[in-house]
Amino acid sequence: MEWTRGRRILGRGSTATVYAATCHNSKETLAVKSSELHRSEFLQREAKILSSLDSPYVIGYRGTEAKKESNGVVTYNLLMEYAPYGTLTDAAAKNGGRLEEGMIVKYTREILLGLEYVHSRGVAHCDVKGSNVVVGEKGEAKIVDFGCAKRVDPEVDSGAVMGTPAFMAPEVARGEEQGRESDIWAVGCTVIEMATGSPPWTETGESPVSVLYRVGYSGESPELPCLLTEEAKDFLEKCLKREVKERWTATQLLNHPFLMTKPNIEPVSGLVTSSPTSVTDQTFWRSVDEEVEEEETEELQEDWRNLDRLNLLDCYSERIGRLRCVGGLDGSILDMEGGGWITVRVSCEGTMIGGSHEENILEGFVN
Ligand SMILES: Nc1ncnc2c1ncn2[C@@H]1O[C@H](COP(=O)(O)OP(=O)(O)OP(=O)(O)O)[C@@H](O)[C@H]1O
Repeated sequence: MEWTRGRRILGRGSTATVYAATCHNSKETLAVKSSELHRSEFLQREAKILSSLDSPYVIGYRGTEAKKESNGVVTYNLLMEYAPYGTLTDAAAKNGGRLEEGMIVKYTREILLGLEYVHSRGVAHCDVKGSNVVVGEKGEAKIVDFGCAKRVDPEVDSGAVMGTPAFMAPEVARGEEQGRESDIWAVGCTVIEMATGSPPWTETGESPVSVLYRVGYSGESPELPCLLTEEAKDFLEKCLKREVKERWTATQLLNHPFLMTKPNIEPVSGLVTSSPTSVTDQTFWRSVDEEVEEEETEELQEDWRNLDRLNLLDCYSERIGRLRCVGGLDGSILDMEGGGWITVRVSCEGTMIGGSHEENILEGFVN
């Protein structure tokens, strides 16, 4: 497929940057997640899993391509359906920090429909959270970022655990196991994020390591938002069972009264967005052009500089590796978020392969 990467950056993660792009033939707006080829291990894994999935509640796969950029760098690119309305984290922020319960019901139902499908295909997502759920053209929630996803097969399971501490289930925080049930715990945490604007455990400003310890060993479950109805709280209790076997499945939760009784709100017209709905939305693109023209070169250069700087971070891997012992997470990939903590990923060999906000990493991890 012939395509051109646009100027607009839709999001940046620890190992890749997501841009808007245009397909030459169809003129469809796409999202392209790009990373340097030699750092694209996670992106290639993500592409493989995403290419095997097909659901209205999972972002659509459009192909992959290695490309030599004008600066000579070879990138690996995952092309996806473009979701124009941002993430659920953005939606809560735009709505004054929290979503109304009707919207929470709608998005939660769609996330669970996506997960029910993903789980039925033998895959666990392993990093469900508001910033990994985008809002599609019709206002529907779509799960993105399968960079931590894995096939749920005890025979080949490496035992490595991945994800974002504030959304991790107790068994994940203890480094014991990670599967479909751990995604359900993360759905509960995502509901709390939609209802309060913050993930659970983060209100006290604890460090990710102490959050991991608390989740794994304290016996506590996250505090339930007091503004939610009793039905919503009951639903959350079913997601946030500390015992893996007691946690409800996606299919069971889809039949919970919390998701059964509320009207099916169609939010598209109510959504505030600055994103284009198609490449023909010239007004949007003109305004973006004006904004980004000066920023573009600087931004792209900074992108590559960031990638280069990641090399410097290798020297901290040993110290970060020690954290894995503290959290009881041998061979883990940690994606730290909340309270100024940004993403860190450590390969199974203990080599740090990515981090999006180096200062925070150094500040937070290195004493
Ligand atoms: N298909 C898409 N359409 C629109 N925006 C997208 C799409 N995919 C991703 N994004 C945006 O880009 C951001 C980063 O994407 P993604 O989470 O896949 O990257 P990542 O490198 O894996 O991030 P992280 O390191 O946080 O896991 C998302 O939070 C979202 O804002």
